[in-house]
Amino acid sequence: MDSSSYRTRSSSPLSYRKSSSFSSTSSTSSFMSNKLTHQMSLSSASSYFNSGSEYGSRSMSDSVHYGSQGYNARTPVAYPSDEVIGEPLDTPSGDSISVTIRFRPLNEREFLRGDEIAWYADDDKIVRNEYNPATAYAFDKVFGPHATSQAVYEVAARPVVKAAMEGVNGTVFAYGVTSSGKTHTMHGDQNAPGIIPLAIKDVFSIIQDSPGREFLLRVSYIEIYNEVINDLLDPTGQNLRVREDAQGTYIEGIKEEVVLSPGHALSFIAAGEEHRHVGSNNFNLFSSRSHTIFTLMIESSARGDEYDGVVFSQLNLIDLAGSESSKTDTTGIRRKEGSFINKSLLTLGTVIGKLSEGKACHIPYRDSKLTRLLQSSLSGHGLVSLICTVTPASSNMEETHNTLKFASRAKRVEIYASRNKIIDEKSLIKKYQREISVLKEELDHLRKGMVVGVNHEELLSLRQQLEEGQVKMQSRLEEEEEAKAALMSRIQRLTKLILVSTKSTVPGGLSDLPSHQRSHSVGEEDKLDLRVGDALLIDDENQKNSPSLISALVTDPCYEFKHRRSFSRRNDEFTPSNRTFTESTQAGELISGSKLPAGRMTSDQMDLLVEQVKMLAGEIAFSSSTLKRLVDQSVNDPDGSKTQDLLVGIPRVTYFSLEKRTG
Ligand SMILES: Nc1ncnc2c1ncn2[C@@H]1O[C@H](COP(=O)(O)OP(=O)(O)OP(=O)(O)O)[C@@H](O)[C@H]1O
Repeated sequence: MDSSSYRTRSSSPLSYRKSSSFSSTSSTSSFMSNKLTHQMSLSSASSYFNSGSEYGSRSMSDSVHYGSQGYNARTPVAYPSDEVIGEPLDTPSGDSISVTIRFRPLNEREFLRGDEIAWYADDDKIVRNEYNPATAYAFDKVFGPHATSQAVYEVAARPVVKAAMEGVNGTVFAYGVTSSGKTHTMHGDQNAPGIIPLAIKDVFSIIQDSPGREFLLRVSYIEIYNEVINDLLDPTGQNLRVREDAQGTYIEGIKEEVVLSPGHALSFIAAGEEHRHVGSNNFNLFSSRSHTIFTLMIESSARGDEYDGVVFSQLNLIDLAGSESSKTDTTGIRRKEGSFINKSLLTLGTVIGKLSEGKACHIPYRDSKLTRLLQSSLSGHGLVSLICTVTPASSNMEETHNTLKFASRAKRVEIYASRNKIIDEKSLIKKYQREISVLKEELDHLRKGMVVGVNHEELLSLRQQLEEGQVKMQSRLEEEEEAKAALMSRIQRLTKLILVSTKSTVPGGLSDLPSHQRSHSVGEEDKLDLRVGDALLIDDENQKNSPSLISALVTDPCYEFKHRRSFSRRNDEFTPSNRTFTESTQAGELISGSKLPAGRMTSDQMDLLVEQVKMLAGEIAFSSSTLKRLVDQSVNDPDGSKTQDLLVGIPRVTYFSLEKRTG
C-alpha cells in the first residue's frame, strides 16, 4: 500500500469517532485561539458568523432574469396564517447549527416561463415572502442572488474550517431542491470556486500561518447513491458498509489519501467527481443523483519541544442531492434515484425535527445511510453549518417554503462543539514524526560512518572484535601469503619441469608444443610422458647408432646417469655449448641454461630427474613385458616367421633397441 494511502477501520466521515485515541476537551482549551473561544462561548452559533453585506430587502430586483414586469407585477399569493413561521430576529440561546440561506438568480427557464420573485432576502438575516410579507424567517445569514461563493464561504464555512484546524470537528452541507444551487455552492467552477476548493485553500494558508504547529492532512470522498455507499477515491470500493462500535459509526474499508497541497487535494476531488452519479432531469442538465461527503482529516501537534499531544479533527463538506417534487419529470432510473434521494432527505428532516424538539426521544438515524453517517454531527459533536440553497421563483414557491421550514427547524438543533485531542501515540502524524526522527538519526550515523541501530557499548564491543579480527586476519593473511608463495614456487618449479621435459630447449620441430601445455596437472604430465616417448622416437630415429638405451637401463644399476646421458646426448646435438657439463650437471643445464658446478644440484634439477626416472621406469616396464612376450614367441616360433607381425605396435624406440639387440 502506498504510504500516503490508507484504508483504516477508524476512518469515518462524519463519525467524529471518540476512540481511545482521543479525548475531548472543553472548547475553552488553551489551544484554541481567543477568537474561537470567544465565538464558542456566545449564546448563538450565529454570533460567530460574520455579518454580511449587500443583502438589503428586495435585493433580488437586480436579478438578470427578473423580467420586464418587475417582481411586483404579480399579485402575491397569501399563505394561510398557520403556515407562517415568524422566527424571532434575535438569536436563540445555546450553540446551534449555523444556518445560511443562499438565493440563486432566476434561471433562463424560469425567466422564460414568466416566473416572478416569490421569496426574497429582507436584509441579511431574513427571508420574506413577497406575496405575504408576514411570512418571514430569520437565519444566521441570508445571501441574495448576487452573492459570490467566496462571500458565502467567509460566513458559512470559514469559521468551521478554522475551528477544524484547531481541533474542533466541523460539517458544512448544502441542502435544497434540485437545481437550487447546491453543487454551485459547494464545488463551483474555475471562475467561481465553491466552498470545498475555498476550504482546501484556506486550510493550507492556515497551515502556512501556523509556524508553531505541524499538520498532517488526509482526505476521503464518498457518495451515497440509492442508499449504497461508494468510494469515489477508489472505484473498487463499492457498497461499503457502515459499521458501529462503542466509539460510534464508521465506514469500513474507506480509502484515505494524504494530501500535500491544495492542488493535490483538488486532484482527488476531480478524480472522485469522475465517478459520481450525475444525470439530467427537467430542472437540471447535470443533476447530482447522489449525496457526496468529502472529508478532510486533520492531525496537528506543536513543533519542537512544545509537544503537547496530537490534536485530531474532521471537516466534512457535503453536497446533498436535491429533493424532487412531483414537478420533476422523471422516469425509470431517474425516478428510482429520486425516490431514494427523497427518502433519505425525508429521514434527515425527521431527524432534524426530533433533534430540534430537544426532547429525549428516539431519533431515527438508522433509517438512512445519510442520517447514520451524519449522526455524530447532528447530535452535537462539532460545528455544523447548513447552507440552504433556494430559488426565488414563484413556480417553486412551495419547495422553497419547505426548504425554509427545514432550515428553520435545523436552526433549533443544539450543538456542543469541543476540541479533540489524541492522548496516545497512535496518530499518523506521530508515527510519521517518529519515522522521520529515526531516519534523520540513520542519516546522521551514515554521515559519521557509524553503524546504524547500535548503542555505544555495542559499538565498543564491535570495535574490539574488529581489532582482534584484524590481528587474526593479518596472521592468516601472512599464512596465506606464505602458502601462496609456496604454491607459486611449486608452480614455477613444476612449470620449469614441464618445459624442460618437453621442447622449450629444443628448437625447430621439437619446440612447437603449445604453450598452454606447459602447465600442469598430473594428467598433463601423463600426456607429457607420451610426448617424451615421441621425442625419444625421433631421437632414436635420428640416432640409429645409439646404444640400446633400454637394455642399458634395465641392466645398469646406474641407469639414472645413463639416462641422463642419453638426454644430454640428444640435447647435445642441439646445444653443443652445453656438452662440457658433467653428467650430474647436464640436466641442470637443460633446465636453467646456467652452468652449475658439480655436486650442487638444485631442487628443480632433482625434480626433473625424478620425473624422468618415473617416465623411464614406465617405459622399461612396458618394454620388459614386450620383450618377455617376444622371447616367449621366439621359443614357439624359432624361424621368426611371425616376429615381424608381433613387432607391429611396439614403440619404435623399443623396436630399435630390440632390433639392435636381436640384430
Ligand atoms: N448562485 C448562483 N448564481 C448563478 N448561477 C447559479 C447559482 N446557483 C446555481 N446556479 C446555476 O444553476 C444551475 C443548477 O445549479 P446546481 O447544479 O448547483 O443545482 P443543484 O442544487 O446542485 O441541483 P441538483 O440537486 O439537481 O444537483 C447551474 O447551472 C448553476 O450554475
